[in-house]
Amino acid sequence: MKVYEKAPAKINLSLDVLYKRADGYHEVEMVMTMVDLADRLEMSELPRDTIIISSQAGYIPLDEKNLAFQAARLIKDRYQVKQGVYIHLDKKIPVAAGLAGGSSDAAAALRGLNRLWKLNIPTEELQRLGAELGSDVPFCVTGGTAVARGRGEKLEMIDNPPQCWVVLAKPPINVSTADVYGRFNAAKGQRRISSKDVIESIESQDFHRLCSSMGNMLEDVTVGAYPEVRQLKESMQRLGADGVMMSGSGPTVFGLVSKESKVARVYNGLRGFCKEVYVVRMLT
Ligand SMILES: C[C@@](CO)(OP(=O)(O)O)[C@H](O)COP(=O)(O)OP(=O)(O)OC[C@H]1O[C@@H](n2ccc(N)nc2=O)[C@H](O)[C@@H]1O
Ligand SMILES: Nc1ncnc2c1ncn2[C@@H]1O[C@H](COP(=O)(O)OP(=O)(O)O)[C@@H](O)[C@H]1O
Repeated sequence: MKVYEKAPAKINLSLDVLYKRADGYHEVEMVMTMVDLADRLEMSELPRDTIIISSQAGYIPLDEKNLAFQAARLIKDRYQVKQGVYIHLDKKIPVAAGLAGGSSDAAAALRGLNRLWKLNIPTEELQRLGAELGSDVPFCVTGGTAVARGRGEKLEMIDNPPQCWVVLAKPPINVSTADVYGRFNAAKGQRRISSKDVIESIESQDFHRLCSSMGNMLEDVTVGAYPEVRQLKESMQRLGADGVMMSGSGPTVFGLVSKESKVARVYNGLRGFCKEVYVVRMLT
């Protein structure tokens, strides 16, 4: 038997870092949603007690460092599953980009293996398992739009944002999330981000208020280390995107655009100097 799952990318519409906790993680408040750029997972039963990962992408680990492998091992251990699984990852989401590609693959593996092995694990339990794999995995289990608190695992589902185009541009650098949080200095008194404004703008489906209230406290850290992220932001703004921000720890920059007529201009303008540009929709 085989099962298939889609693993969409996420973007952060707000990312407020409140403080560094005693366990080394940062307490956050962020609004997250999914876009229709997705990896695809094909999971097939293996009679042997083994986990095999393959992918067309040459640049991700295929061993126990792969988050889909870790998801399979966790579920096998916790539910004493003796069968094995072969997971093929068709990667479309750029890696180490701030788009949660690995986390979404792990979440898709949890959902898919729950079906493949007929385990009937409730969604909340899949999310608890996901939290053992990474802070963004619980959100990726359900997707939708959510306010994430704690280190990212405490989720409150909210309405989807007003529909619009999303232009994603990833500069050719890889950013480590641990490194960005490590450089973040909560005491430095950065501009505070109001997730409340973002949440209210979504509740009232006010696209322009959403664009003006977005903010990401990790942006200054990544921009400080990689000036090309600022250049990309400025270019997107100049080309007419309505709201522009870095996603997560970066380096991907996204622009929200309400009018179809403007999307081509933003896309073509960016393609002149940035190889990885995608035009997607928010998942509703
Ligand atoms: C910044 C965000 C925003 O959505 O996304 P990405 O840029 O990774 O996509 C997340 O907070 C990333 O979540 P995730 O990528 O799952 O992080 P994890 O694997 O749990 O943690 C990687 C490292 O980041 C740091 N970390 C992560 C989350 C958090 N709330 N505080 C932290 O300090 C820790 O040093 C941890 O060792
Ligand atoms: N299935 C996977 N897809 C992508 N990256 C993975 C995967 N499993 C493990 N990784 C590793 O996780 C790290 C973060 O990747 P990713 O989740 O794409 O980034 P981000 O957390 O910035 O959104 C990378 O260094 C990559 O090698």
